[in-house]
Formats: sequence, C-alpha cells, structure tokens
Amino acid sequence: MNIALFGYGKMGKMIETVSQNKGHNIVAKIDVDSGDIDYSEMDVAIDFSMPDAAFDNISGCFENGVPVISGTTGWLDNYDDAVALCQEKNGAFIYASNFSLGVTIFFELNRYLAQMMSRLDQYRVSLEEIHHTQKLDAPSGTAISLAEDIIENSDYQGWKLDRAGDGEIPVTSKRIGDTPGTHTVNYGSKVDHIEIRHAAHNREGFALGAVIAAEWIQGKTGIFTMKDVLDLNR
Ligand SMILES: NC(=O)c1ccc[n+]([C@@H]2O[C@H](COP(=O)([O-])OP(=O)(O)OC[C@H]3O[C@@H](n4cnc5c(N)ncnc54)[C@H](O)[C@@H]3O)[C@@H](O)[C@H]2O)c1
Ligand SMILES: O=C(O)C1=N[C@H](C(=O)O)CCC1
Repeated sequence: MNIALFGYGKMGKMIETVSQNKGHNIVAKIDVDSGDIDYSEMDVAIDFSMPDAAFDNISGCFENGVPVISGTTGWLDNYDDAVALCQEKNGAFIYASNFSLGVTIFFELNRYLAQMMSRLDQYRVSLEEIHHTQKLDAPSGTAISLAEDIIENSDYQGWKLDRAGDGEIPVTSKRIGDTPGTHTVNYGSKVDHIEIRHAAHNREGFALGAVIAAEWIQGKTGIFTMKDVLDLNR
C-alpha cells in the first residue's frame, strides 16, 4: 500500500516505521512548506499534523480522491465540513482522537461504565489526562471523546477544564516529561471510588492502530470509526 504522511513529526516518523515494518511504501512526507503535492501515487493519506493544518490537508486529499486516516486533534470544529466534503467526493474517512487499539476498547468500557454509574447518585465522575510537555492542545482529544461519551450515557450536561459546575465533568490536564498518553476516568463517592485507566507505553500503539485503519479502509467509501475497523458494532 502506498501511504502519504501529512505531518512528519513524532507520530509521522513512528507511522513510517510501523508502515515499513508491515511492507508498505511511504510515497510522500508532507510537512510545512512542502510545496505542491503529488496525489497520484497515494493509496491513503495519514494525517498527524497540527490543529490548524488538518482540515486543509484532509480536504486536499478528498478533492484528489485519496482516502484519509486522520489522528490530528484540536480541529473538530471543522469535522462536519470534512465529512460533507468526503461524502460529496464519494471518499473514505476515519478520524480517531486515539488510534490505540487498547483505547478503542477503553472507549467501550467508558461508555458501559457510564451507563451503569448513571443509576447511582452517590458517585461523581472526573477525568485526568497526562501527556508530554510538547502537546499543544488541552484537554487531549481522547479526554474530550471520553467526556462526550459519558455525557451521552448519563445525566451530565457538559465538561469543563479544571473547575466544573453542577452537571459538568471536571477534566484535569497534566503535562509531564515525554508521557505518551495516560487517561483516567474516576467515579468517586464518600465511601469508595472506581477507576479505569489507559496508559500508553509509547507512540507505537497509536501508529499501529492508524496503519491498521489505513489497511482496512482500502476499497471502501464512507465515514467510519475505529469501532468499524475492530468490528465492535456487533
Ligand atoms: N489520534 C491519535 O491516536 C494521536 C496520537 C498521537 C498524537 N495525535 C495528534 O497528532 C497530532 C500530531 O502529533 P505529534 O506528536 O506527531 O506532533 P509533532 O509536533 O511532533 O508533529 C506535527 C508535525 O506536523 C507538521 N505540520 C505543521 N503544519 C503542517 C501542515 N500544514 N501540513 C503538514 N504538516 C504540518 C509539523 O511541522 C510537525 O512536524 C497532534 O494533534 C496530536 O494530538 C493523535
Ligand atoms: O501525543 C499526543 O498529542 C496525543 N494526542 C492524542 C489526544 O490528543 O488524545 C492521543 C494521545 C496522544
């Protein structure tokens, strides 16, 4: 498979390694000031760039008939426009705030736990995410996904970074060293607490999930998620 990388930073380089280990070719490494882009050899584009670059990168791929795997976070205000363009161009698109296979399962655990805990008034939920000091956005896209899924499966109405009001989920962001990504969901009461946590050991898990998604999307059209890739909709 011919893969184009949009964003050749920490994740782009890890995806290059994982892709080549799986026998794929990297046909383009697009970064700042890359100039004119040749889409002709691309079977798929994998975008791990910057919040203010992702939508333009993704749009260019759809305009040129290239399926997109996007992991860049912090650009979701334009997500619906990206979906509309993909559908207009009969393209194929997977966005995930976190491509780790383990986090895909963690997201399911979070939804299930939220449904059960919504029956108990004694508990209050809080989220914590810890990432490396170079991360630009806060909270993480993964934490926002976790919060939004809890809201969909409970009586919570929103989330807030740090101090939350009634009905809001408090989210704490910490930036420590080169932490790849640790996410904790805590339900606390006066008498006990329940906690689920996902901790990435390195960036390889994110890259592996993105490349698996790129392999899966070949020959398909539509808008998909990692639940489709892992066949978790059964
Ligand atoms: N979904 C996931 O599983 C997952 C995992 C890790 C990181 N991320 C996200 O991926 C993004 C990148 O993370 P990173 O750690 O690789 O960051 P990074 O800063 O190491 O790399 C980003 C790269 O994008 C480049 N870039 C800037 N403008 C660009 C443009 N217009 N076109 C192409 N490239 C451009 C930068 O020069 C840099 O090389 C962040 O948004 C991060 O939150 C997502
Ligand atoms: O390293 C990052 O940046 C990460 N970003 C994603 C997020 O914002 O959730 C996924 C985890 C790592």
